[in-house]
Amino acid sequence: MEDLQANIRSLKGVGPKKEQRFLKLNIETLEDLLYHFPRGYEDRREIKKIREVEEGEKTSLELQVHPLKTRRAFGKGPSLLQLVGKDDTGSMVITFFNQPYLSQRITPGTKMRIYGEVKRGPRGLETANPDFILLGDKGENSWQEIFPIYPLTKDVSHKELVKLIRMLLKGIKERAEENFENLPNPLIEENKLCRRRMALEHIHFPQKAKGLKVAKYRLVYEEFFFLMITLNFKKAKVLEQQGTPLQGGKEVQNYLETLPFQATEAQKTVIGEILGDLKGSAPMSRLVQGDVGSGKTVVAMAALVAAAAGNTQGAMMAPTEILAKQHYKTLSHFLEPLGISIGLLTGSLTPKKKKRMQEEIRRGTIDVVVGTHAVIGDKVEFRNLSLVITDEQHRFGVRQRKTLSGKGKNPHVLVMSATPIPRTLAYILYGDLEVSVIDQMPKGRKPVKTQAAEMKGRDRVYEQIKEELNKGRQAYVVCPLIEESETLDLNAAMDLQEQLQGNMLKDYKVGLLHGKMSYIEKEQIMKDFTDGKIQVLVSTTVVEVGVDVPNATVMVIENAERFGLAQLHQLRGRIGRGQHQSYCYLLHQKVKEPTRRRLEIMEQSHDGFEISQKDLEIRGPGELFGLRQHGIYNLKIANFFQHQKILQKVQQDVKKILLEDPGLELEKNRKLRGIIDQKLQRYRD
Ligand SMILES: Nc1ncnc2c1ncn2[C@@H]1O[C@H](COP(=O)(O)OP(=O)(O)OP(=O)(O)O)[C@@H](O)[C@H]1O
Repeated sequence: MEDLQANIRSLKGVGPKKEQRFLKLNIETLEDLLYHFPRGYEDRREIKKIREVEEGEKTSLELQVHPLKTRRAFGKGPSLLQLVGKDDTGSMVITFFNQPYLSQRITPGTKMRIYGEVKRGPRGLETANPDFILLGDKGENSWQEIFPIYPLTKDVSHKELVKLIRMLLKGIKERAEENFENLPNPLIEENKLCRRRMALEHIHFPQKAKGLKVAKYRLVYEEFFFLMITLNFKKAKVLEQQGTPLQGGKEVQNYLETLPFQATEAQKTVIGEILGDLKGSAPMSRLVQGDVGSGKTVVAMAALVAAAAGNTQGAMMAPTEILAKQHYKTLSHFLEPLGISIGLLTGSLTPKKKKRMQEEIRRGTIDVVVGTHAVIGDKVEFRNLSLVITDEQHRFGVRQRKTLSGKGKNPHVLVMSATPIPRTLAYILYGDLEVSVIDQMPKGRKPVKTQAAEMKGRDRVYEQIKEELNKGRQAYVVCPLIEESETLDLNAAMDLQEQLQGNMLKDYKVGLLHGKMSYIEKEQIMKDFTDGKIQVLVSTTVVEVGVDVPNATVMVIENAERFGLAQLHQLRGRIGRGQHQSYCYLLHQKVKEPTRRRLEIMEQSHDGFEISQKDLEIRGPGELFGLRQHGIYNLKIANFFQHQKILQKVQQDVKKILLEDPGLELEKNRKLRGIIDQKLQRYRD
């Protein structure tokens, strides 16, 4: 087993240079190479006659070679070997570029099987550089009827990849099957899975469609299995730890009564789930999912109240300073009257203030710290941290989260996510967390009226915005990230602001907010916007416009076609937060399906869960969970959406194993444990 973790340099013919090229395909170890699966297959089984071939078609043909010639085309151009191939229905020209040595092998009278794209040229049908074998030759067996198509880079050729995979598989064939198998035997039998070796052989070099299907099934199962068991094993480990049990039900009840509104049933349920976790001896690991504006902060605050009630400290991390400051304000407003002291710790504090804050955290005079990354800085020591709240939507790395957790004695962890995903999927993707869902909006919210409009209707859109501005409302204009370049991004935003201020919106104050501003500048702009001194805020998405300005009722998203649905929904959530009707305009270039469909979904739906479900159907989870597609989540063959049935079975199987042996300590699970440890180590999760 272990040697599959060896670097691919252990293969004959792979040196440092090749290693670098393979790294670009994320192939580092022998196992990576074996699991570099074809992204599709060409069916080359049917052998056509020349007369049956259609122009532009890729097909297999069996031909006999007639006189040929080698020549150099156009002076120094590539060498050409041209020959005429015939069958009993006609003839065609076959050209090989830059392979003059082939004239030694392909001689008149040779019979060959080719596969290539057939076109019509001046001399009739022709094909260039087809794949071929010589019939009657010893290479005849290497013909692949179902031909794999691999993801490649320009530095790694199909031929090279196939050669290495073949070599590796050959080595494996010589080993005892049980040694190579990585799934527990009972699972293989119960699920009628084929063996790992066979699966890998067939996925790369399928002989028959059926074999391929069986191989795929096994590999999908295997991939899900290791993902699920690793995540669930991690969760089981957490449950073994000793946390800080917190009571606080009474205090939380009291807090809910001080709110100026009635908590929704959904909020109450989730708070109940959290309190249940906090009471336990094991630390909580819970994800709270809620649509934009569903009132997650209210829920987070309840947990903080419980932490303070137990005479311990809580920490809440936000991805940006603006958001940290906003949370700080909200928390101070609601919690200080209850005698809970709140501190703000961000990178932009003066060294003196920072030091003072750190001192207070250390002494424990601060109950709840809100901040950015600064909260996990080396110098921050807590007196007795029992609860950490982070924001999954902005993806603090797992490791950062860990660092913060390391600051207390196994503190409870609450992760807030505003990217709603279907519940079943959330259970899977966050297999290491319990999942709560706030599936109800506070009363009285009016859905944002959303309209997609092509660029040519842009002026009309801005006219409508003026109407709202004239009523005293405010607006956001969002411009998209360009090719992930912050500088270009910034230029586009600046141009847009100038253009709007200079022309269409010249009678209004148009402000600009972008990622390269200093915190002080950003804060000033946000304050001016909140105070109504700025009426229209042009912003890039680099800046998380996570601000609650209920008077802002209009949003224009420029080039909306470049955003994912989940992101559009997030952005739109910035409006519709007050009592007035809000409007969102999605300006876009001319678009085709499926983008058109995506924009339509935004017009029709206001439910984040429904939107993400649709996004999933249209684009697949890869896009939706972009950032989750790394390390252990990087699925190569399994698809959460397509293979839900297999996934459900895997979940059952994993549960059964861990129920019997939560720590995977039994002898029969030893090998499994080894593989999981290896995975956890490799992805440092
Ligand atoms: N039960 C409720 N009834 C009425 N208003 C509520 C309720 N819960 C929260 N709110 C208010 O709704 C607004 C949005 O709440 P909050 O900021 O907690 O939402 P959120 O889920 O964090 O949203 P987002 O992801 O958009 O930031 C706040 O102004 C909050 O005071």
